[in-house]
Amino acid sequence: MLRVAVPNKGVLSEPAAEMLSESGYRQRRSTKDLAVYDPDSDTEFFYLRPRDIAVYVAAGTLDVGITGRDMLLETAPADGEGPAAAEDMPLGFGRSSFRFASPAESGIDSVAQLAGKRIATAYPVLLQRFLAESDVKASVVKLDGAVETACRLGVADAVCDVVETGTTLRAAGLRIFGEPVLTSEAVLVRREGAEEIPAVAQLRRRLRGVLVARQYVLLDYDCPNEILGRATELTPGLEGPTVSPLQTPGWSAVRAMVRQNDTNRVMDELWELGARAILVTSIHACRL
Ligand SMILES: Nc1ncnc2c1ncn2[C@@H]1O[C@H](COP(=O)(O)OP(=O)(O)OP(=O)(O)O)[C@@H](O)[C@H]1O
Ligand SMILES: O=P(O)(O)OC[C@H]1O[C@H](OP(=O)(O)OP(=O)(O)O)[C@H](O)[C@@H]1O
Ligand SMILES: [Mg+2]
Repeated sequence: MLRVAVPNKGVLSEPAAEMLSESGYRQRRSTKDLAVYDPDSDTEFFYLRPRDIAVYVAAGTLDVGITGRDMLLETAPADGEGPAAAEDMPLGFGRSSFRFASPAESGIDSVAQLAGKRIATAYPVLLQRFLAESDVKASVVKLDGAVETACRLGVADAVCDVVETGTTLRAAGLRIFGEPVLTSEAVLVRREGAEEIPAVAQLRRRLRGVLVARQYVLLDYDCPNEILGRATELTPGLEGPTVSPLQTPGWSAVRAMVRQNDTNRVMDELWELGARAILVTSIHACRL
């Protein structure tokens, strides 16, 4: 039986369960359920705090889990101190970065200026590591959440916090400075050095199928054979486009996968070349 850890709360919780549902796995009906068994795939899902997920996976009690890259790195044991969990594949949701910010009036706007200051964070391990690497000596104030309020209440001079849109920091009167300490997204984690089992390979294939279905569309068009070469250069597909003859002499039909973000640009360019009947279809699921 495969055992999988899934975030039970927070911003990663819903999209993680949604991605697993789209991958064909049964998910819990109520947010109060602690675990659910999917008989079709012989897989049990455990709903745990994202901060704890890598701990279970590293210990080997669960085979794989979904958590944030920042959480994985925050909870990783120091070198040589027991087994670790490792990133297996990025999952394309829950994107954020981990960044410094300070009150506009503090005058702190570079990492060097953090020397001797107090920095509040909910990720003390990541922050300590970054400060050590940057050779900056500062004191770390460990908080559980709502870190952005720490400066206003006088327990810190700056913060290092998760930023998605930046709205929370701005609302607290803080200004972001310096390069991101880390860029994060939801990732599948597995135990470092764990033996590969077929059920994990299948889960990975299913998740990749959902990722590709979300990122690509299927493009169909007809074009005169003279422009076929240039048209298929625009739509090379993954392994190569499918080209079949149309009943109309001198014309071909082409089908290829195209990145969703590129769809309109590619359609415009195909039209300019002389392609017609350009159709876009969404991909529901796939195995590549
Ligand atoms: N806008 C966001 N806000 C917070 N976390 C985000 C955001 N976008 C992505 N994440 C990711 O979600 C994870 C944090 O999850 P969560 O907020 O549930 O944990 P927490 O802050 O420790 O717990 P809680 O908020 O319940 O106290 C991190 O991996 C973080 O990178
Ligand atoms: O850049 P934004 O789009 O504003 O999002 C980032 C904010 O969201 C998170 O807070 P969360 O809701 O998890 O509360 P917490 O700080 O108490 O964990 C995070 O800690 C930031 O404060
Ligand atoms: Mg949070």
